[in-house]
Amino acid sequence: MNIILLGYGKMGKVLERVAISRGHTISHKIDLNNLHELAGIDPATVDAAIEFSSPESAVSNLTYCFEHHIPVVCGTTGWLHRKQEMERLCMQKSGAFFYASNYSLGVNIFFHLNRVLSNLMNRYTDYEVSMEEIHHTEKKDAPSGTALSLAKDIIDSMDRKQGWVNEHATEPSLLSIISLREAGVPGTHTIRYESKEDTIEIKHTAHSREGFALGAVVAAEWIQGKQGVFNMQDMMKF
Ligand SMILES: NC(=O)C1=CN([C@@H]2O[C@H](COP(=O)(O)OP(=O)(O)OC[C@H]3O[C@@H](n4cnc5c(N)ncnc54)[C@H](OP(=O)(O)O)[C@@H]3O)[C@@H](O)[C@H]2O)C=CC1
Ligand SMILES: O=C(O)C1=N[C@H](C(=O)O)C[C@H](O)C1
Repeated sequence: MNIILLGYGKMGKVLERVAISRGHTISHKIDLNNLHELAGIDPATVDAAIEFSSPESAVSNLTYCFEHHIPVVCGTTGWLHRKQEMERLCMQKSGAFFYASNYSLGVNIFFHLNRVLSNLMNRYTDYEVSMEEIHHTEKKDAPSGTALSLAKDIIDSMDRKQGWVNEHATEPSLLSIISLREAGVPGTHTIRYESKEDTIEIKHTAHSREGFALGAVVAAEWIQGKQGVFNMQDMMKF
């Protein structure tokens, strides 16, 4: 495949390495300082765009892809209040749009575990549920996109939770999400159920960015020839 990278920061560099190792070519690496190069790209020569940029850039990059009929895999977090708008634009332009808040296989298994556990814990009302996420200090958004996906599944399955706050909750109907920032941490998410008697914890620790990049490149391969809006559950079939 011929791939363009929209965003060439920490993830862009790992994506480049993983894509090349799987036999793909990176024809353009677009960053804030060479955005003007987008205008010179012939869309007919591009099989997919992989978009890992910033919360402020995702919408314009996705719009560019839909307008130019380039299938796009997006991993940028912190812009999801506009996701439905982008899904509508994709459908209107008969495009292909793949989005995941986390592309790693391990986190997607963890998402499944979280759904099973939160469904089970719904009936054990003595347990208080909370979440903690730790990321590197350059991260722009909080809570992480992964934490928001986990929180949605908890809130959907637990009658005693109606929303979340990015601090220690004082209101029992709100889920606490604590965001910590520590140098060099690729991404750690912990969900904790605590009662007076004991604590149950599930935790995912990313050791590097390789897993995120591999999932995104595989998604770009998978989306070829497809039209519509897709996510990891579509690709992984669970
Ligand atoms: N879904 C997933 O699995 C994962 C998602 N992410 C998400 O991906 C995003 C990027 O992460 P990361 O690589 O660590 O961040 P970085 O800040 O290291 O890289 C982002 C890059 O995008 C560039 N950029 C800014 N605006 C534009 C634009 N309009 N077009 C193209 N490029 C632009 C930035 O340039 P400049 O430096 O000049 O501003 C920067 O080089 C974040 O939102 C993060 O949360 C990260 C890991 C996994
Ligand atoms: O910014 C990051 O680095 C990451 N962002 C994603 C998120 O917000 O969940 C995925 C991963 O945790 C790394």
